[in-house]
Parts: sequence; structure tokens; C-alpha cells
Amino acid sequence: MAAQGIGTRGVAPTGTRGLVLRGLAKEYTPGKPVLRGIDLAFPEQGITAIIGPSGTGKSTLIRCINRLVEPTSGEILLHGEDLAKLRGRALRLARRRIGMVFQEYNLVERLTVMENVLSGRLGYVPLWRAWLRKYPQEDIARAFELLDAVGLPEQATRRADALSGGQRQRVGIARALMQRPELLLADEPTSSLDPKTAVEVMELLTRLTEAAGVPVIVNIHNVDLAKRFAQRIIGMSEGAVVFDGPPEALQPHHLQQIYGGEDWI
Ligand SMILES: Nc1ncnc2c1ncn2[C@@H]1O[C@H](COP(=O)(O)OP(=O)(O)OP(=O)(O)O)[C@@H](O)[C@H]1O
Repeated sequence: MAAQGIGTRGVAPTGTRGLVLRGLAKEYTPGKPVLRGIDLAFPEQGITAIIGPSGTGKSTLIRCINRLVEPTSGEILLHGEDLAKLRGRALRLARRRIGMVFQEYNLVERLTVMENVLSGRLGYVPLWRAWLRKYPQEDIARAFELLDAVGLPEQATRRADALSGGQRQRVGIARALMQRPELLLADEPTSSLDPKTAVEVMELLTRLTEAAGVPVIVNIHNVDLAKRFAQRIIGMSEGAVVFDGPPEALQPHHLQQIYGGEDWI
């Protein structure tokens, strides 16, 4: 089956706004491709969910976009600029334009909630200010606003390790938005959470990114959550895109192709 939507939603010319991946490939071990030349274009808003079985390259794809993983070849065009070519300071500047939310939250446990949120500005404030914890007043005001927005206005001075998983992920979302990102990547943001908290976190992510006009690419195991919150679903199998379309187009035979087998459907 051809991946749905490729061609209509697919690859846009260089210079286009949004994110475009062209021929993105990754081999951790030479000769063993994990990503097999991914061609995708992401619009400037909305949530795209990436689904697929364990080990199929979803995290690798997400992490290639902000170069936490080095792609083996291909282009990563953010508003026309190829991030795959950037090094040093240029790469650091590009990275701060991309927020990331992690499965295990990646908070600094011994720091306060407020300090964790403010750390989203680390790419922007001079290092000496961060070391002395002298963030500009407008950053502090914004951090309070975001803590309010994620429902943690009372938790600013608590240590991160005193929070529940759901609360930590809310801090993770606030920290990512503190960057004022042009794109948000979320790598299994709900996998460590109970089902109710997972829905709450996805609702929050949807509401805040919609309000900020930030597009989201979320790697997610739960197909029901993907269908509920994403406007577009990308199904991956063995390092390639095998489905690309709206949630309502995702049928059991697509799931069978993405995950294999049928007994579980
Ligand atoms: N740093 C690494 N070094 C070597 N191989 C890696 C590395 N990271 C991932 N891999 C391999 O790449 C393949 C894809 O892994 P990846 O984590 O991208 O898949 P995934 O679809 O996100 O899986 P999951 O849903 O279980 O997180 C797997 O075979 C994995 O073992």
C-alpha cells in the first residue's frame, strides 16, 4: 500500500514554511538502516502523531529532527533552513527553536519547579545569568504564567522530585513552551502515565500548543490517544512510513500493516 497522503501532503519545495524532511536516513550500525529515507512535510500547526511498533524508528525520527541523534543522510528543513548541516553555535541556535517533551520528563530533580521551567530559557539567557539564577524579570513572569496554565501555580517552589508523574510532565510542557518554540517534539509523553493522567496531559498539550500556534510531532504508543488528539497520523513500520492520513482514515488493515498480525485488533 502506498502511504496515504504522500504527494498531497508530502514533500514541499525548499523555502517552504514548516518542517520538511527529505530522504532522512539513519543507520546506528552501518548496513542496518533504522530510518529508510523518510520524506515528510509538516504544516505550521496542529498535532501529528507517529505510531508504530517498538523498535521501528519513531524515537530516532523525532530525535533526528533536533539532532539529538545524528542522521546518516538527508535534509531537515525548518522554514527552509537545513538543520542537518548545522554545527556548533548555529546548531545550538536552531535547537532552541525546537521544544521537546520526554517520556521520563528529564527534569532536574533537585531543582525547584520554577527553576526547571526557567531552564527552558537556557538557550536565550547568558550562561552567567543562569548560573547566578538571575533570569530576566519578564522570563520569571512568563514562567509563573505557564505554571498557572499547566495547573501548577502553587508548586513553583517545590522540588521537582516531590511531584507526581503527571505533574512532572506538566512541568516538562511548561519548560518546553518557555522556549517559545517554533516546533514541539514529544517523545512518548504519556507512556509513563496512568490512562486518565495521559488524557489530561494530551489535553493540556493540545490546548497550550494550539493557543501558542506551535505545531507538535508526538511519538505515541497508544493508538486511541493518537486518534483522539492528532489531526494527522503517520504509521511507521521497519523504518519507513506506511500510513499517512487523518485519524478517520486509519482502518484495521492499516493497523495490521503497521503492527503486523491481527489477533490484537
Ligand atoms: N543509540 C543507539 N545505538 C544503536 N542502536 C539504537 C540506538 N537507539 C536506537 N537504536 C536501535 O534503533 C532501532 C529503532 O529504535 P527507536 O528507539 O527509534 O524505535 P522506536 O520505534 O521509538 O521504539 P520504542 O517505541 O520501543 O521506543 C531499534 O532497533 C533500536 O535498538
